[in-house]
Amino acid sequence: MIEFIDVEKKYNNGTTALSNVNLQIKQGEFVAVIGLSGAGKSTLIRCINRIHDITKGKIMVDNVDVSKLRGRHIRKFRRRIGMIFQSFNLVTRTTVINNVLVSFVPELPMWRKVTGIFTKQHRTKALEALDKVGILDKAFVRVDQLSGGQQQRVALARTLAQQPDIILADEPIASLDPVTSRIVMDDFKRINQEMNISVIMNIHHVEIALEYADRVIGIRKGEVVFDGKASKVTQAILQEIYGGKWESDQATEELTAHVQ
Ligand SMILES: Nc1ncnc2c1ncn2[C@@H]1O[C@H](COP(=O)(O)OP(=O)(O)OP(=O)(O)O)[C@@H](O)[C@H]1O
Repeated sequence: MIEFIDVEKKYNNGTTALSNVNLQIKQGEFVAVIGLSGAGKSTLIRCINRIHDITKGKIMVDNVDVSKLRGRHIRKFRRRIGMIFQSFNLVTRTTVINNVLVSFVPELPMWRKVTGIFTKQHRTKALEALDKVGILDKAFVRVDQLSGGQQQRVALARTLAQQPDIILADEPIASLDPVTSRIVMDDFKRINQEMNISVIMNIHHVEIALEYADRVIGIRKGEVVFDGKASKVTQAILQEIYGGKWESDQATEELTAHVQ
């Protein structure tokens, strides 16, 4: 369970990115975080694994106060939380399997990770993770020979190999075409359902968020303005989350088919 209790995040330059955030996310939920650019979505998910420190309130993960973790306890805590980025964050000049194997040695510098010596057990686990996202056949291909969608699936496999309880995904499909986006979202959904891993995802594609997530959190100017089932999101709610910009959004027509 992830809990936000009266959370505020103010950056050093004075920007308040989050205020009065109160949330409870149970193990195994698939949550989409939506809102305008600059609303605070990335900040929200990055506070969970302490990429950013909050300035007021508390974030608890399974009853552990995240702000109080120090040194090796933070590193151990982060092992339980996978992170997926828009830009995949892979070492492209080496093979897919090497990129997955790095998850077993989080404490080593990157150059040691990609040239590292791994046990047979590590290799088996890495191959299993690749199998889970349907790209086992690419294990020995160099990453720079893969499409964007395949690269994102490698990133997902690397995260899975780390056996996380939670996956934080920051715009994971932002640079993918619509067809590939759905393939990657299917992977997230399957992993969420079959492995009971919580998925908290920032996403700009509202129609995909509504289709895949069980729960939607709408953020506006750092505050949660909607928190409920994806099936309960209406045009009026989207208007509240996105404000006047929503009506002018070109996606509106496409969305009408998906929301009540
Ligand atoms: N490191 C930082 N230092 C100062 N201000 C920041 C920092 N990171 C983000 N902000 C500010 O905090 C606010 C929230 O930013 P955040 O990146 O969380 O929004 P977002 O909803 O994820 O936006 P996007 O969809 O464009 O990624 C914005 O006003 C942003 O300019």
